[in-house]
Amino acid sequence: MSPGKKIRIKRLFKDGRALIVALDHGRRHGPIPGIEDMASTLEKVLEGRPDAVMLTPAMIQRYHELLSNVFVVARIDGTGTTRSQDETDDRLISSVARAVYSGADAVSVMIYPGSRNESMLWEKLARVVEEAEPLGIPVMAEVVPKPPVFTSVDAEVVAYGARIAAELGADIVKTVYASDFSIVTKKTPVPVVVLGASKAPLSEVLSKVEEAVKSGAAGAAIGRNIFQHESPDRVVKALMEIIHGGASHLEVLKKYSLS
Ligand SMILES: O=C(CO)COP(=O)(O)O
Repeated sequence: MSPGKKIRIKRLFKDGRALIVALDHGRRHGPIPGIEDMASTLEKVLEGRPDAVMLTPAMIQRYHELLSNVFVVARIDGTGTTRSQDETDDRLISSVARAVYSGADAVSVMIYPGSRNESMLWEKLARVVEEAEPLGIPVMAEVVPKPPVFTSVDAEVVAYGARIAAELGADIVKTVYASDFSIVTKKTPVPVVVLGASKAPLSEVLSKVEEAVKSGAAGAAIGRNIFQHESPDRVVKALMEIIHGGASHLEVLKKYSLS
């Protein structure tokens, strides 16, 4: 691995773990609640001092003045939207070089194993890995198994996709949580972070992250359950204590008066 990648991965996973706040939803969902005004959302999220945020390159450029003290992941695909005919047809919206020009410290692309577009998506990952290598930029693969092949998801299915992503050169895998998650972390030779989901009771989200970390996950990438909460900064602080301090979800719910 290049020194650049090594340095950047260590900056993200300082103690081996990280919380990435995902704020890239606009490119797929449009202006959903919580991200209508990105500057104020970013300010609230950053008050909690997360390890990283994730945005599209164009949004990094627009809001760069707020981003000098946080690791920035660029989401560099996004042609598959929630209203497009096939959201798994998710192609690049930026080169790695343009993401770096914008201020990115790492890049991320989506993979939907089992979908009709699977081959195109794996090729996208391989090409991004190739472009990122000489720039020393880590690549995160977001692996979300989908029909028609995967109509349900368990740890073996998640491990299948996560392992292929690592074999193709992903430096970090972001994927869905499944029970027995240690099956995924043991079979994937790179850090694995769990992704969030649509808004759910906070105790469920925090307990999922607690379980994932206990099963060897290197942290989490959470969006809506942070920025759609009335106090994003307190949710970030609670997640940081679970991820870095080994706190339980019950402890942090009480400590930060969260519900
Ligand atoms: O990483 C994510 C989107 O890029 C996760 O976001 P959610 O937590 O809102 O599902």
